[in-house]
Amino acid sequence: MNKRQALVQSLAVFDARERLVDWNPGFVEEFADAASIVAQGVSARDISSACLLPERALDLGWSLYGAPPQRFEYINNRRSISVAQHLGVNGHIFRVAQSTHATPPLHAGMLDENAELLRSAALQISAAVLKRREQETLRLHELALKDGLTGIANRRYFDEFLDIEWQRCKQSQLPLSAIFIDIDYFKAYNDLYGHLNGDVCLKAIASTLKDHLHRPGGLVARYGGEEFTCLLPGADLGEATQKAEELEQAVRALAIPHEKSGALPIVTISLGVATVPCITGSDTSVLVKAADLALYKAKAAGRGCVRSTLCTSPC
Ligand SMILES: Nc1nc2c(ncn2[C@@H]2O[C@H](COP(=O)(O)OP(=O)(O)OP(=O)(O)O)[C@@H](O)[C@H]2O)c(=O)[nH]1
Repeated sequence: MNKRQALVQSLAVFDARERLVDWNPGFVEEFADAASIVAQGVSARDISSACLLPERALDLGWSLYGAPPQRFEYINNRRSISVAQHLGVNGHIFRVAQSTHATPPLHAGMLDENAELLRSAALQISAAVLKRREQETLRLHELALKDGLTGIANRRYFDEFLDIEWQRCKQSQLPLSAIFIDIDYFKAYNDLYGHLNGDVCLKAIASTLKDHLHRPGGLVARYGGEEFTCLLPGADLGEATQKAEELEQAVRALAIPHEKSGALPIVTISLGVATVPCITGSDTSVLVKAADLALYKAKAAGRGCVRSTLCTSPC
């Protein structure tokens, strides 16, 4: 144990609303009377009320009396404890308690040195706590936006992305294009080769689409089932149609056998492209509906092909 760890005997972090965010075993030990309620989100006031000893209630007194007090000392269980509280980023309050009895300062200079060490340890720990929580939030957010099977973005991500890009293209007066993609005769594929092979096929197509999108700011997502979608901010109808044709060829080049396909003896995709050349309104579903209709036309035209449409009415 290094000097800093030894100094910090009890550490707790409260958020700006004085709710417990993180704590160490020393904190649970120190507030043993309230140990059963120590949990994330519990207020300092509740912990304070659960304490039998008045000094402890005083210790968490900022929840009752406003701003955190300056460094102070109290005798608790015949131990002398020095408590320091610091305000950190986002209004977080770091409460650090140190037993002064166990390590009595030899002279005033040493007390100052300890105080500084204590403070920097608290800030370091609090920064680590915050970073860990931010990373966890980010990880959960990513998980919620990723398709579990293929690892590409899911429909929720696509919807969020569409909202953002719609606004961005509207402001910069850029066109916005979408490509809707559907695997042909995929039910027959599953029936013939089995659902697990169907999953392998979906993954192969997802990664091919992703690898071939090659467009800064573009997105490929799994829209649901055997449907995928691409969003191409800034692409006009010609560029988006060309990209759709490239994607169609790339999937064809995989040459995944499909003996029951009504198009070719390999897996093919149908693609519908739609472009809003100049966004004026706020209804993003216009683009989705138009791309879906173009996809329907590609299916009707025999599958394994691209159909495109320009959204001309104001949207
Ligand atoms: N293996 C597998 N199959 C899926 C998954 N999600 C959807 N499917 C299958 O995709 C098939 C889609 O079938 P349909 O909507 O009838 O379309 P299709 O057979 O591709 O026919 P067309 O689109 O008209 O060419 C269904 O059999 C679904 O079970 C999945 O995650 N894994």
